[in-house]
Amino acid sequence: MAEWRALKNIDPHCFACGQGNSHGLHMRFFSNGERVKSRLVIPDHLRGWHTLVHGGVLATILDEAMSWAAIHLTGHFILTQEMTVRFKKPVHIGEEIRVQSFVNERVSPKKAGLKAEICNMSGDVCAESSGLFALFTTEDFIRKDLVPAHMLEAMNESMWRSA
Ligand SMILES: CCCCC/C=C\C/C=C\C/C=C\C/C=C\CCCC(=O)SCCNC(=O)CCNC(=O)[C@H](O)C(C)(C)COP(=O)(O)OP(=O)(O)OC[C@H]1O[C@@H](n2cnc3c(N)ncnc32)[C@H](O)[C@@H]1OP(=O)(O)O
Repeated sequence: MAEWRALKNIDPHCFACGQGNSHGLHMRFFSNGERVKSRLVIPDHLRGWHTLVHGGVLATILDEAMSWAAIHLTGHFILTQEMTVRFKKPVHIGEEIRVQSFVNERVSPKKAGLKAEICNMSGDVCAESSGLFALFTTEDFIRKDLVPAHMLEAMNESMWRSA
């Protein structure tokens, strides 16, 4: 299996992966060409019940991991179309967790099915997700007018490569 390489990120503002977002999760991603992974500790301000991490935060982490896998492993820009999450075990604030994601199924030229799971340091699966992702060419994504073309071009130059 290929070695894990850090993936480049050109957007400092994203709530999940932006390294400059002071309220965010600061996720960094690595790929071995088949899977994408990250690890993190959830900051204190994102708690739900007492020391429990909020389920919506875990859903964000799973969405982000599937999104990076969809982008990096298919070479397309993406939008999350739908996702389901199963919360299996509690995750606590301050506990290190690991997330991995992969392309489960190429549904059609413009759609892919992704999966992700969050594990605790004992290796227990705490949450898992499946998602359907719309895949866009650069030209089609520019036409959607959601992200400035210069950001997409910068991403095209760096995102598919390692940091
Ligand atoms: C994502 C890249 C961001 C790049 C930013 C740059 C730098 C940042 C750096 C790093 C970032 C790294 C990772 C990004 C991380 C996370 C991303 C988070 C992902 C999200 O959290 S994302 C927010 C939530 N999610 C949405 O906000 C989706 C809203 N929902 C829709 O937008 C639709 O539901 C859709 C498209 C999903 C399914 O749409 P559908 O299949 O039901 O089709 P529908 O009939 O509705 O199509 C309508 C028109 O879109 C055209 N169209 C559809 N699919 C197409 C395709 N694949 N290629 C070309 N054209 C397509 C049709 O042709 C038609 O066009 P027309 O109107 O002209 O006929």
